[in-house]
Amino acid sequence: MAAIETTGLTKRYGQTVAVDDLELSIPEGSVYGFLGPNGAGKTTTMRLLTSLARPTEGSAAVAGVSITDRARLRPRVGYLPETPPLYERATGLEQLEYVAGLRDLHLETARDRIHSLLADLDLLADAETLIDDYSTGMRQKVAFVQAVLHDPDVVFLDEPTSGLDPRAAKTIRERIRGLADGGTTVFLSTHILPVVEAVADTVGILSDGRLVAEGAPDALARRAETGDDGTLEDVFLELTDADPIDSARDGAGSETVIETEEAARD
Ligand SMILES: Nc1ncnc2c1ncn2[C@@H]1O[C@H](COP(=O)(O)OP(=O)(O)OP(=O)(O)O)[C@@H](O)[C@H]1O
Repeated sequence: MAAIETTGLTKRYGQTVAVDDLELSIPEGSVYGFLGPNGAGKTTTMRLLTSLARPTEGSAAVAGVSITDRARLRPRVGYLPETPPLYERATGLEQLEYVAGLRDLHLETARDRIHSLLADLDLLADAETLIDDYSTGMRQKVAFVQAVLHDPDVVFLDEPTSGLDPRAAKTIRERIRGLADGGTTVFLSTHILPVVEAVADTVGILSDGRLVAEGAPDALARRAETGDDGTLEDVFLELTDADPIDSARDGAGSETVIETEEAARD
């Protein structure tokens, strides 16, 4: 069973088509890197898949649960939004125990898990410091723990390493890989292409709400017009800046790159 399956998923805001007929099938235990320029529809997609927004058309299931069934979906998914909600006047530990309570987790079990996640992320020594006094990286780490505290089947991460120094970013990258190796499916939206290259099994490129390419990072990079030494950045710029349909036509070659139906049809 796919961890994330969408069929014709579409979200319109007035005249704006934020997500346009999206078809995804993402296997369990994989990391899916979701790339796209500003305004491409990445956040909207994640809000749809976590049932924070309702689709205009189409359907989707996450961990086998329809996104229309919010009560059943909620315990199965975790979401780290780009600006995570944190209480400045709580300590990291208080914040996480509060979230554990909201999720109806058994307190003793939750405490053990919080302890081990904070230790993993090198944050244990600061667990009792006020979030107000945390650096950007420390906040991001607490928010990351918050998103995975209940051991979700699928976790959605929006720019989890933005604003982090290289060491903190590396720690988060390792945790992302660790989650997937433990069977959790990670849906990772970021502008930082090396992060995707390092951790994603599959990359999807979104442009104007449409999935314009999908494949393994190295296969996508090989498809760049620059030839064999192309990078993910080359293909990203081609597909999102230039007409994606022209790029799809010119860039044929890699057997593992699946062009989306629209791109292939045109
Ligand atoms: N609540 C809303 N009301 C109206 N328009 C919206 C709303 N949310 C998103 N949009 C529009 O939908 C489109 C996609 O936005 P979205 O935030 O999903 O893009 P994004 O890829 O996450 O961008 P970024 O990388 O800048 O975060 C944009 O044109 C945006 O203005």
